[in-house]
Amino acid sequence: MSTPVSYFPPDDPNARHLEAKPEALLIRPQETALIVVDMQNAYASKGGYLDLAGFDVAGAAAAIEKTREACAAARAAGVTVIYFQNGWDPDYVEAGGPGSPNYHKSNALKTMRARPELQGKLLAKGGWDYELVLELQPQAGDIVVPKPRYSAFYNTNLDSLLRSRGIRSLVFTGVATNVCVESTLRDGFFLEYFGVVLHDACHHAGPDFVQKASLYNIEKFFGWVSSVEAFQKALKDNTNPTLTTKGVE
Ligand SMILES: NC(=O)N/C=C\C(=O)O
Repeated sequence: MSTPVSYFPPDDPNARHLEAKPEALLIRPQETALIVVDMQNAYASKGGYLDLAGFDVAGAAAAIEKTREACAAARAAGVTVIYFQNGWDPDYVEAGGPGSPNYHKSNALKTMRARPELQGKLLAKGGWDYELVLELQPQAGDIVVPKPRYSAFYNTNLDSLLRSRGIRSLVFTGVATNVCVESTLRDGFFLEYFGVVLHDACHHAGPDFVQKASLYNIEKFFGWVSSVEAFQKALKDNTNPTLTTKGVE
């Protein structure tokens, strides 16, 4: 077995061995957050923003189911579950006007400008599009972080929520791999968080190659790529293989 990456002494009995690419890493459940990125009707339901803007959301159903499994494993192991919820006030003040690049690049805002009958419906707080999907409702102890831009580290309290809990490892699921998942994982990297994406619990926005490209970027430059099965196994298996392979009891 190759030596896993670890930011703490690898013989820590609380360490869990998470199989990942390009190498395994050790996580400590109390210092790990499972991040559920923007699992809202906007991104994961037919008739939501991404669908209306012409993106294929068919793969979101599988990501919802896998995320549900990952959440259950996380809660059982004492891993903090954090939901991101993307959007703005119903008047879109938080979205920014023509002076903001977001005004020009957000496909939700562009779709509403092209189809004025949708104005006030997409990603607006209080509306169906903004709501988290029914299958992934936060439970007691979970945290919800509303965010106004792709990266959840901008104009939110995410960093202080994480630092105050001593969280160092961020495990990502959700939509879209190549936009909000990757943006947040990248910013987390710059803030010294260890970012892991569970590839089978994520769905992308755009052609299939963007999922591959995003996972390649993450694996090669910014973090690690793992699966829900590996995450479940890591949390269930409370023997630290670093100890057992060295023969330490
Ligand atoms: N949640 C996301 O990855 N969002 C992607 C696009 C958008 O919000 O316009």
